[in-house]
Amino acid sequence: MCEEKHWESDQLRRYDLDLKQIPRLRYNDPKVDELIGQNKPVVITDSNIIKTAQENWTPEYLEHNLGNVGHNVFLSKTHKFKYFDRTKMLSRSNPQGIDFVPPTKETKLKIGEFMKKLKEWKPGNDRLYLQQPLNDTVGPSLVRDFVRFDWEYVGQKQNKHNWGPLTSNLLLISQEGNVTPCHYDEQQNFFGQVYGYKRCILFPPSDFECLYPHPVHHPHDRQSMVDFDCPDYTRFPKFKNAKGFETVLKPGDVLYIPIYWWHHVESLMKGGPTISVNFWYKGGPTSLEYPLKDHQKIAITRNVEKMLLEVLQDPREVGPLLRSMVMGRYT
Ligand SMILES: CCC[C@@H](CC(=O)O)C(=O)C(=O)O
Ligand SMILES: [Zn+2]
Repeated sequence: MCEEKHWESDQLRRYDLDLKQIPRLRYNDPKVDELIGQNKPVVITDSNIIKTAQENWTPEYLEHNLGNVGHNVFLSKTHKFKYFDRTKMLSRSNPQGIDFVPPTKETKLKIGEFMKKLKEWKPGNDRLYLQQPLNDTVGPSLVRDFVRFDWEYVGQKQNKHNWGPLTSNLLLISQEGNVTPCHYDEQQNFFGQVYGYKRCILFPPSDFECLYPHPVHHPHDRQSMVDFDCPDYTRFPKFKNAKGFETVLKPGDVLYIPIYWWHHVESLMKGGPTISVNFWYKGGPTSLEYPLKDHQKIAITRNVEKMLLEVLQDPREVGPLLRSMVMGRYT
């Protein structure tokens, strides 16, 4: 049956990308396991995974039940919240890290202050994005809702597909229109949409050459260098070959974001605040079976970059050495 739509296409940002749809399957469809087993994305619908959150977690409910402590809030002058690794800013062996200008600031706000700033926001103000691991700082009602997630279902998937342990559940409260730019994580992810609508654009690990990740030692390690709002096709000519998939998540949907898959996530414009909760799992033990999977090759390239930086010390020597190794010999 066709599902009623609660959003319009003018609420999505426009990119120069041709995107296919990520399949949406009911939680008990055997094809869900087929896709997870192939490390492919799938939207799991009509499950109880985050049902208690979907039923209760409105901005007002969170304001009254999130606990009276400061939560991690990112501030940005633009709609983009590009993640950076602080530890890679300081190392002396990383000149790129020293003159790096962080695109966002991090602060602690109580939920009441956060919601007040959201309500009073005007163009020109910093945008806000609350990103807080769910832990004992949250109030008892949230804990009750959390323990009533369908842990049996997610545990069954974790075991069946040999994922590692659950490392964290991140609570995400985003201002409308915010974007988490394209990046990959080294963890399996069940991304639960609790309130409001989020558009997710995903690319397979094999699109590595089209998405130009920053060097591993750069603070923006794992993040794409391409600005989707204004792609530089001179520096990043292969971006036009990226083959992406997209979906707009509605409350209750859970998107499986496979480990090493690129993802760009945006809260719909003019859609009000959005609430999500993710489940990050360590990747499972990787046996090197041939042919190697694409994400295993990415892991290998990361190790090569780390090893070269380790021995060369100066990151400016890594590129020239790799070039001299490859040009005219492997090209
Ligand atoms: C900090 C995590 C942000 C999230 C994307 C989003 O909801 O904006 C994501 O990238 C992930 O769950 O992996
Ligand atoms: Zn991510």
